[in-house]
Amino acid sequence: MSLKIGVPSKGRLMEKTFDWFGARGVTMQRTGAEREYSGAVEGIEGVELVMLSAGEIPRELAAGRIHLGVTGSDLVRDKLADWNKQVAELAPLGFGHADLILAVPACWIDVDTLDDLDGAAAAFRARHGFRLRIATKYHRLVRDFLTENGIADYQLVDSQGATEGTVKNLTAEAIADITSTGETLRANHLKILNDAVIHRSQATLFLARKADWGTAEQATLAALAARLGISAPQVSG
Ligand SMILES: Nc1ncnc2c1ncn2[C@@H]1O[C@H](COP(=O)(O)OP(=O)(O)OP(=O)(O)O)[C@@H](O)[C@H]1O
Ligand SMILES: O=P(O)(O)OC[C@H]1O[C@H](OP(=O)(O)OP(=O)(O)O)[C@H](O)[C@@H]1O
Repeated sequence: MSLKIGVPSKGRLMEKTFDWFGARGVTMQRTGAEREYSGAVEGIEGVELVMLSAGEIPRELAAGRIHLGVTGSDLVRDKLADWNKQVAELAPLGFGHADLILAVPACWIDVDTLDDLDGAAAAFRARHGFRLRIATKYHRLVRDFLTENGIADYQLVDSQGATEGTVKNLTAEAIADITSTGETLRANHLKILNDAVIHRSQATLFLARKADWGTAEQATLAALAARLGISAPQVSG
């Protein structure tokens, strides 16, 4: 049996993941035809590469179908209930940085904080007869954050992409999405609330607690962790 490691199958996260491991003597590369999602690992015995969408890696870890996985810390927290019971964070990788934030129209000059949003949400409901809509794909993280901050007068509307456009399109009043340069927010006339950074995300190496950790996989994990210069938690078969 080999230790399966899931990595993003395309884009910046894939390239930077390959670079991160390569710099530590573990060479990852895509194999096969240009569009074929298969890969190989060299430099360490017993490791199998599984190319996956970054968004699917949390679920594959939770199901134990892969032993290790690289994906954004935001995706693990959002997609898995009690994420730290299902996976362990082995190492932040120092790339793929993005902040999950709450933003409102820049023209809402009296709304700069969560407290302001709470007031605006109550006023909005009184005026319109329905709750202020926040568009996001990060349902669990946003709901938990708003609950922790005592904000209840809102509804989440699902947006799987182009979330900043929902305000202009009149399908939401506010948004919760990731930002890195801030350009998409500025271009869509939105501003971040001062105290509403919900999560600072980066690409992270995770371990699946419930994967099949036989003697061989445990030995491979120890060798890999030593090569990567990280400490691995005790796992049991
Ligand atoms: N500027 C950015 N835009 C989008 N994602 C970013 C950005 N910076 C970092 N990330 C991170 O990249 C991850 C998302 O990667 P990606 O878009 O490949 O995921 P995916 O859900 O698998 O995509 P797709 O649905 O297109 O296959 C998240 O963890 C996110 O925080
Ligand atoms: O702060 P910025 O540098 O402008 O980046 C943030 C944008 O990038 C992501 O979108 P992506 O391009 O992945 O498309 P999406 O809308 O389909 O998620 C994210 O959802 C924001 O819209």
